[in-house]
Amino acid sequence: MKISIFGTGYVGLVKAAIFADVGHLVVCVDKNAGLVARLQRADIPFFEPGLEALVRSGMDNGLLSFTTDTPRAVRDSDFLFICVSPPARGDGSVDLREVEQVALDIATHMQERKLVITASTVPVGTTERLRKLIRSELVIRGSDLSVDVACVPEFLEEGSAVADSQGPDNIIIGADSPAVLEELRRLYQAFRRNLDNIVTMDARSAEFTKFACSAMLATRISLMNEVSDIAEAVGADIEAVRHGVGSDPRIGYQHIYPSSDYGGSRFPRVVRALRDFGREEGQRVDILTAVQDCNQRHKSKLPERLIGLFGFDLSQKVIALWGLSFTPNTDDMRDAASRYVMEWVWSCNGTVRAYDPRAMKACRALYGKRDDLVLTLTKEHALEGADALVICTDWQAFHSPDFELIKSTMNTPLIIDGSNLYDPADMHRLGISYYGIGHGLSLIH
Ligand SMILES: NC(=O)c1ccc[n+]([C@@H]2O[C@H](COP(=O)([O-])OP(=O)(O)OC[C@H]3O[C@@H](n4cnc5c(N)ncnc54)[C@H](O)[C@@H]3O)[C@@H](O)[C@H]2O)c1
Ligand SMILES: O=c1ccn([C@@H]2O[C@H](COP(=O)(O)OP(=O)(O)O[C@H]3O[C@H](CO)[C@@H](O)[C@H](O)[C@H]3O)[C@@H](O)[C@H]2O)c(=O)[nH]1
Repeated sequence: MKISIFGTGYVGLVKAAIFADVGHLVVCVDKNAGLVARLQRADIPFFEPGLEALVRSGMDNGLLSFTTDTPRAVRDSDFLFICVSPPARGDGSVDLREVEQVALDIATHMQERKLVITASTVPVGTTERLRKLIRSELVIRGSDLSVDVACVPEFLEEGSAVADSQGPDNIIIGADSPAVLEELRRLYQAFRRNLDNIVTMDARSAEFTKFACSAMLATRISLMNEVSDIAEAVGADIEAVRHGVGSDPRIGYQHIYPSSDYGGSRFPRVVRALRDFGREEGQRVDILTAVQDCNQRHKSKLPERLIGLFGFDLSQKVIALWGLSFTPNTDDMRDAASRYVMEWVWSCNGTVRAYDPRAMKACRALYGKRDDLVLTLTKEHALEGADALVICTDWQAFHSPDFELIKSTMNTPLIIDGSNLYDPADMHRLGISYYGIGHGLSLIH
């Protein structure tokens, strides 16, 4: 089938690559000409496991191409996915202008019936609004072409986006006609591991499901983070508690890992947006408000531990930091815990020595060259002369370090672990002062 994808960010590029991989003919359009030029050379602008190989093979097979030529992309496709990222306005509300611009571009250039699909996370009613927008533009053109607009919200996680998209647990399809639902079922045929993984509903409900799902996951994390504080105070071990809680099949293990806070570009925005939609409709949003406040409060959790140990003057201190990305297996640093830690250390005149398996370039692009930031080639180099090691991301590479080397390389063997990678009892035995999240009695001086 012939597909065009508008917006070649995390969602658009992954979608394009996996559709091309199963044999569909895919053309990607982005308004960023520099980005398109890079993609035409198979130069992928961000790290996502498995993506580069898939993009290269799609291009080699002649099934995947990149262009800024919108008329051609509209003409050459039957299924048109909108994957642009609507920016947030200053007040946090969603700015739909880019999404609407794509819809207008489609209306301007279409010469036959099209099926437009919104994969961007958009407020309830957007699919309907886009349908009206395209129809009115067609009327202005004096055209009686028909168009359908459906919503297939995206549920991938950065770091496992390719695998998530190739074998999705579910595919939510929101469309207001049985014929369109059937077309989309056929399009997704290759990804239906069993007949039950497609969930169909009307477009408004599909749009809303995306917000409800993300809010639910964010709430689980926040609840776990608050429970961790209590565990710490009463002397319980949150890791044992997590295993116990997760073993209840009604709860399960997903998204109950305690952390300093949830970050990334999505959960914080989605929780806030859903709260605002509720407020606008005159509904009470007590839980969403609490989740947002709780997450904001927890951002200072790792810096507070440093304050507790060193006070506010870090001018003679070096803080080693492992993990810059907001989650493992990505180089995305949007709203990452590491940023709060680094910016706090700098505000107290301290120096950061940081290492991340993938996000070093992203970090340099964000903060530039500065004397109080040393990006090291290995995680071991980051430890040199350090007074504390702060772990911000749960990368596999940090799970089994050489603890003797940690002890001999650091000024003082002290670990503040925002990902709960190690056992406090082991650390005690090794003579390393250790603070994890929600480990009662785990900070041993
Ligand atoms: N990243 C995720 O993990 C994730 C997961 C699920 C859903 N989503 C949602 O998917 C959407 C896209 O997210 P993303 O992370 O891929 O965004 P992104 O910022 O990585 O990429 C968006 C791309 O769209 C392009 N673009 C903007 N306006 C355009 C236009 N008018 N025409 C053509 N291209 C245009 C931009 O240049 C950019 O390359 C968002 O609504 C997001 O909320 C993202
Ligand atoms: O048990 C957990 C799981 C995650 N996190 C944190 O939560 C944030 C988000 O992590 P994750 O869910 O892994 O990444 P995202 O790429 O933001 O994906 C989320 O947001 C996407 C966009 O809404 C959805 O598509 C995904 O289903 C949803 O998991 C990160 O800071 C994680 O460290 C925790 O603290 N504890």
